[in-house]
Amino acid sequence: MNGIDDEDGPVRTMALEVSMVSHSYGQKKALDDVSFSIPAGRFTVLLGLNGAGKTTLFSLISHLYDTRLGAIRVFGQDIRRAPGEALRRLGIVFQARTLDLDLTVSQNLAYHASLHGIGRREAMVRIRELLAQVDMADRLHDKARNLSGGQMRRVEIVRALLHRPSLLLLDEATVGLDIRSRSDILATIRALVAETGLSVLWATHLIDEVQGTDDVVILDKGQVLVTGTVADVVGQTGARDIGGAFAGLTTGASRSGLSVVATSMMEEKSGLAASSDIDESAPLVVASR
Ligand SMILES: Nc1ncnc2c1ncn2[C@@H]1O[C@H](COP(=O)(O)OP(=O)(O)OP(=O)(O)O)[C@@H](O)[C@H]1O
Repeated sequence: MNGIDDEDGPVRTMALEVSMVSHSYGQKKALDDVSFSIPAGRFTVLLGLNGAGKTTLFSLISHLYDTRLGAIRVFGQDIRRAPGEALRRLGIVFQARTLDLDLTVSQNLAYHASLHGIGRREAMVRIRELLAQVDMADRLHDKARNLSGGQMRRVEIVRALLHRPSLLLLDEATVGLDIRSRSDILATIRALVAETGLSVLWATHLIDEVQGTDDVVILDKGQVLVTGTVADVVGQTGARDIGGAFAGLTTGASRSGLSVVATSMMEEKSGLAASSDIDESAPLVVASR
């Protein structure tokens, strides 16, 4: 059963359960006994510095790699035992750009829809509807190569949503985008969570992409250091804010972690940063290793 008992009694549906997962590339251990769950309908940030293991974890969740140690369930469906059922519930936006630049937006999306067995007419209805939601309705017949980086990302998000998944994974979705495009894409995804009940796992190393109402999983060198709401993580670490908590928790905090915070602060100073909007008072439960 894909739920856990809440403090208040009712069972919460789990969108994703990662249980004692490890993964190595030869001798290199990329994930070491990773366990966490994300509740349905929540925006959860997977926060980790470069090399933490975020992409490896996404590759296992999306069944690109086989999970040899541990188990992964998407809405209760084991990715190994029932990959078809699990993958039907899952949409994914990878870090690397994956549109065919020589095809139009419509062709890129229709091709993906057909891979999911969605009929041509139904596919065009969904494509138009989703493109409108991400403010791209007028780019249907444009070649992908003529889009900006942010617009390409929007099309990739539409593509990931075409088969109507319940859980969306995004791996460093704002990398390489300007501040405006970053905050627009974040706002689009947050609106989907609020309006449609979509569950989201958002991987990033950028602390200013975390909001006070989010759940957070901090991954460092292949290990989960802490999970919970922003308030829980801040409270548990005794830090001033989530940036301080992240810097304090991650190895090499005096250099790498603080540089993340410093970058945020610099962007804020120059008036370029997206609002971090941290509300540290939100009451929630924390689970740490
Ligand atoms: N194909 C591979 N072969 C060997 N080692 C790898 C491979 N892919 C990743 N690694 C190593 O596994 C660890 C985790 O990498 P991973 O790409 O999952 O981290 P990440 O958090 O996604 O980092 P980034 O934010 O830089 O993409 C790193 O030490 C990396 O060097």
